[in-house]
Amino acid sequence: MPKVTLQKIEKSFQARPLLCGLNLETRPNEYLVLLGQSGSGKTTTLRIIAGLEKPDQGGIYFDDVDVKQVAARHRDVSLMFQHDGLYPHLTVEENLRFPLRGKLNRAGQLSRIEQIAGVLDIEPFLRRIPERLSGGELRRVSLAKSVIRQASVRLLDEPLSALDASLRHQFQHDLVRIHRQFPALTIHVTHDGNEAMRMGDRIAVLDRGVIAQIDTPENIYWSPANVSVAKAVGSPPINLFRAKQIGDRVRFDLAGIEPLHLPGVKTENELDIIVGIRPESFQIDREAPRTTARQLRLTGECCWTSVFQGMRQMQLRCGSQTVEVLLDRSETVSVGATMQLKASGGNVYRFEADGGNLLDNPSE
Ligand SMILES: Nc1ncnc2c1ncn2[C@@H]1O[C@H](COP(=O)(O)OP(=O)(O)OP(=O)(O)O)[C@@H](O)[C@H]1O
Repeated sequence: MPKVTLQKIEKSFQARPLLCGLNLETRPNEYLVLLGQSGSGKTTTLRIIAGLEKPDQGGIYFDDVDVKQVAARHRDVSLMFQHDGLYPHLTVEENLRFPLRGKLNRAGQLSRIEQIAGVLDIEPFLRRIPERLSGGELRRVSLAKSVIRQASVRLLDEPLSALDASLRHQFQHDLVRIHRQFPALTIHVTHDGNEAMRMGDRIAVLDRGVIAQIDTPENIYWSPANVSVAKAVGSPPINLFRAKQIGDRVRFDLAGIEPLHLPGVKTENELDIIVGIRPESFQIDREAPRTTARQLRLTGECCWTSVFQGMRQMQLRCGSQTVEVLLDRSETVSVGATMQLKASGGNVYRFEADGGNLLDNPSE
């Protein structure tokens, strides 16, 4: 199974740069999620890999073979589109036979359809036309169609979008099952950070025309390379505060957060920084006033609370900013109460205010 390498890809539409020297190197057979905001160029990147779009500059390699001049139909790539991509006048079975024409004889085609239909549970509607299928059934058929040719590179464009929660959950399992039973390099495009965290062996975050970071979900979450990556995953999102680093002291622009000592970043002059704290890194601070300033301490008013995935979720009004907090479910909090929270200095990220790159990695 090939790995795909994109080298310094440039692509503009109507003189507006979209991909700006994008580099990407996959691993063979991995399930890679390409994560980026709407309009960041995810579909364009898939289309460039598939051969449906030409880059203005840059190289495309399958293993070490330059495929830039290879036509889409010769690239051994399948693409599952955002829309279902099925022919409306053909039955499901006829739709599934379509990609196999000229590749397998009739008996081979039927046996392959039977195999995939079994895995994806679509045998009951092989004789129906797409119009007679529900949204979830259509999605499974569409996945079957993209898998049936058993291409070595499988591209999935927002495969879980527009499905309700339970269907999405079910279809997620279908995608994982298909990946295990019919291994191929899979590139799954989404703008949803949670989906990326659940699905990917690795996640590549596309931001401002380049891959800002490619790594395991865990490293993307806990060791983000910059502010954009930190914001791309996590629900509720990471909290970001403007601050200044002077020596090893951090002073916040927000009145509700006390200054703290954070060594590790050397500055002679005052440095504008952005401090990031994940919502789950906070705890309620019930201790007596501290003697050391190595913990971040924040005071605010609880303005909203609910239960989120079994945890106590809360929003704290802190000066002009709303702080997202996830606490243990045993914590009781009431709206309107003034609360003091703490977070270990080891869970505090510091990013450059200018450019957003990570300045140091928290140690805990
Ligand atoms: N053929 C084209 N001609 C002109 N502009 C295009 C073309 N294809 C894409 N674009 C523009 O490029 C930008 C990125 O599009 P693309 O579909 O690659 O983004 P995306 O990250 O997949 O977005 P979404 O998540 O909304 O699908 C958009 O502004 C889109 O309008």
